[in-house]
Amino acid sequence: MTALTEASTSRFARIREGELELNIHYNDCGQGTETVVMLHGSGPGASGWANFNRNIEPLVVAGFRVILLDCPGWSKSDSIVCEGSRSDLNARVLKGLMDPLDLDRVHILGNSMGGHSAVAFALSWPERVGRLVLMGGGTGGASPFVPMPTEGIKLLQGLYREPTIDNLKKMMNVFVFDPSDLTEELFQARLDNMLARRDHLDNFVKSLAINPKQFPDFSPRLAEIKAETLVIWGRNDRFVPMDTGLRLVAGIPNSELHVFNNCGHWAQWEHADKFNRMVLDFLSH
Ligand SMILES: O=C(O)CCC(=O)/C=C/C=C(\O)C(=O)O
Repeated sequence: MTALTEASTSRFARIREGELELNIHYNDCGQGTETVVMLHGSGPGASGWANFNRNIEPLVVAGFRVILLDCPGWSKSDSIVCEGSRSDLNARVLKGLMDPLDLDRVHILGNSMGGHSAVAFALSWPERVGRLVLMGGGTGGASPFVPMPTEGIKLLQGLYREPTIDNLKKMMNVFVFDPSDLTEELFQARLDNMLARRDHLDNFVKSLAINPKQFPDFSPRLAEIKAETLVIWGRNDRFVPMDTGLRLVAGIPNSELHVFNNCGHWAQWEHADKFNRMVLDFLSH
């Protein structure tokens, strides 16, 4: 297999969905009759490649096509002020990408905001979903146990307002259970991503001012989801609390939950090997 790099897999598409028209960046990796779309989280400087670089190759080697969609407002995709549900906006963009790529049905793996967006997609276009993997996300809404906004979300919003290296390090140290694996190279790459698109940072702050609840609570509609769903959470998640995972399995009829101990909001990164094996097993059975 030729090495997968961000540059060699980088693509753009013009998305048209109703009145929505956007230039969207994605990475297209591998070939296969089944496709897994990976949707990243909402932190400043996030992208499909930044969130999932430890998870692409095992799926490609197993014969899946993997598409990393950069949501509007992140990375090389167009910027946007989102006044309504960002989960539904991202879902519409995914639908808008699937049509020109001739993808009838995809599995969706979503991290945090990406999980919220995967659920929004499954509610709007159920016939176009294979299986769902929801990690550290799937629905907004209040936690009965943890004060909200959580510590992590407060740091994330602070970083959007003041994008400094100190604020970035404070946020990233809370992403993971064990920050000793976070390198200066990783901080610098994330800082570069963030500062390359100040329009994204400004638009996120404007969106929050217009609508502080960017991710609606889908709890009352979860029973509509027929797709088989694997929910994965870190017990030590300080961004989206673990009880959200319990709400998801309580609501989605055909679902199961795996909780990693000693794991923060980035299970796909902190426990990459086991995470990859679980996802492959779930998508292949
Ligand atoms: O506010 C929410 O419910 C979602 C928060 C979210 O998406 C945070 C994600 C952070 C990352 O995974 C990232 O930026 O890499």
